[in-house]
Amino acid sequence: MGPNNNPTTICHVVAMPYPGRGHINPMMNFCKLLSSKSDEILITFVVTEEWLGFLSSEPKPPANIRFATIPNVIPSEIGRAGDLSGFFRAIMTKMEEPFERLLDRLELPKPSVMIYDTYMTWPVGVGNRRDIPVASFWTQQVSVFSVYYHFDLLKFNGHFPIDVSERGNELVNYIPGIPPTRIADLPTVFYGDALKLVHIPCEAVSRVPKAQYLLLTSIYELESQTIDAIKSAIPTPIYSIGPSIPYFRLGDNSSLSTDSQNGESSYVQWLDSQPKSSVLYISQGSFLSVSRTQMDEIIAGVDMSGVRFLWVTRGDASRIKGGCGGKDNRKSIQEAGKLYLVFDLSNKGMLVPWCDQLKVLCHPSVGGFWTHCGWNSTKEGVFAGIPFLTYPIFWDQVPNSKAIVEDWKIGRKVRRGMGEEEHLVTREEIAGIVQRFMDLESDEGKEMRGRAKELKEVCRRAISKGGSAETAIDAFIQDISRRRDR
Ligand SMILES: O=c1ccn([C@@H]2O[C@H](COP(=O)(O)OP(=O)(O)O[C@H]3O[C@H](CO)[C@@H](O)[C@H](O)[C@H]3O)[C@@H](O)[C@H]2O)c(=O)[nH]1
Repeated sequence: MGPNNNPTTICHVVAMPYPGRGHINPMMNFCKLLSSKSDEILITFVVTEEWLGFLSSEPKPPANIRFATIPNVIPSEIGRAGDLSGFFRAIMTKMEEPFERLLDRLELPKPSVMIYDTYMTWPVGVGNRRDIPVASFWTQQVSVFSVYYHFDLLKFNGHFPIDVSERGNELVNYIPGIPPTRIADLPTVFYGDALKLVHIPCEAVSRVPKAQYLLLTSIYELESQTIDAIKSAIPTPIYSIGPSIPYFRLGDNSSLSTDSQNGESSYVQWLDSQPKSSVLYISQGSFLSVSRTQMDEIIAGVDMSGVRFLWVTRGDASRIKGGCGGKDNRKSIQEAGKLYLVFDLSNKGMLVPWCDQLKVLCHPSVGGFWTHCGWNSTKEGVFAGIPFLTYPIFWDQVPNSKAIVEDWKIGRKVRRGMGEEEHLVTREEIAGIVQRFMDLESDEGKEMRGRAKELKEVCRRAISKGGSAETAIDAFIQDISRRRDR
């Protein structure tokens, strides 16, 4: 199925993601779903030159998705966590102009719609000036959107600004569609160190009514009350497009590459040799880190627990290897054009710099997911039907952890939360939590695993033919095509 180059029939979608892994991935997944629906859809996916380099090691998208780049006008992805405020400022002030020049250069047909990440806001103005409809693409939990959208209610009820260490347990019970929530379980921008960033999400969602469409990367059945409340509050057409994770390529081995000798799938081979549901998969996300002292406790605690693990280390491989002892059976592998090391620690654990996360989570040997609770990781774990150990670091990860543990009851917290409960989690505590969590025989564990399987089914139904996500995606395509034909 190739792109149809007849300008009169093509629906040309321009996608402008926020330049971060947790944002680019869901937008690309959505574009792949769109492109699979019709060869009349042509997608131009815009990234910085740096991001084009990162994406070049991934499986090539289908022919009707093409990349276009703007220069590296923002700080590098490497080290961006060091100055999030500066990074965001650059996105808001430096990207619009090269994006417009890119639009001027694009060959016909004129875009039928621009899909932009809600956090960026300026594409709304670009679309309005050029008479191109825009679709705002929200990459986080819808409840989180709703809290930002109703920021004024927090102020009105005396819950902003607030000292979370004193009043973190007070309940917010007035946000439409959201169950009563402790202040300390709100996104971290409402208190503490991240307070200076609160204007970013609140301004971003306040602009959404100016867009022609709102796309929610959530499963309707998981957040139905909140989604219905948002639909009542905002007149813009809203589509719950499902998890936007790469479920459509499971079973396709291309993503793991074929070169197992060079190690790209050596972690899958290692998983193949482990007992069913015995491995804890540990990943703290794509760019944030925990403190050094806490990391040392986590490493020692996981080691003391005796539980098998597959650990995405990013930069921490040598420290984790030192902390986890074990015979170092080291293999060098080639990944993304760089040389990495994979450590197989006496068959008890494996450290990898990066992996195909969804494939790992769905592997039968994996029995639990230690996560920082990024929204994509959360949805991938739900899709895989496994329980979570939550270790949120900041922003929406805290309410995601709350949803996992309290609302869906498919996980346990390692890190209790913000405010007065914040403390170093010791190695002994971690060892105990990990052992209990991975005990397949406990009644508590069985209940949690049973519920995780139920949610997996909810998720699978939503993305199957006639399910809520599939129906919403079809409706979006129809709506953008109708508008184009007018
Ligand atoms: O070894 C790995 C580790 C991660 N991933 C992928 O990387 C993405 C990570 O996304 P996410 O879990 O959302 O984490 P972050 O990259 O930290 O996401 C940022 O963006 C998210 C969406 O806005 C927010 O929910 C998070 O708080 C924010 O940190 C997911 O698709 C993972 O499958 C891999 O493929 N391999």
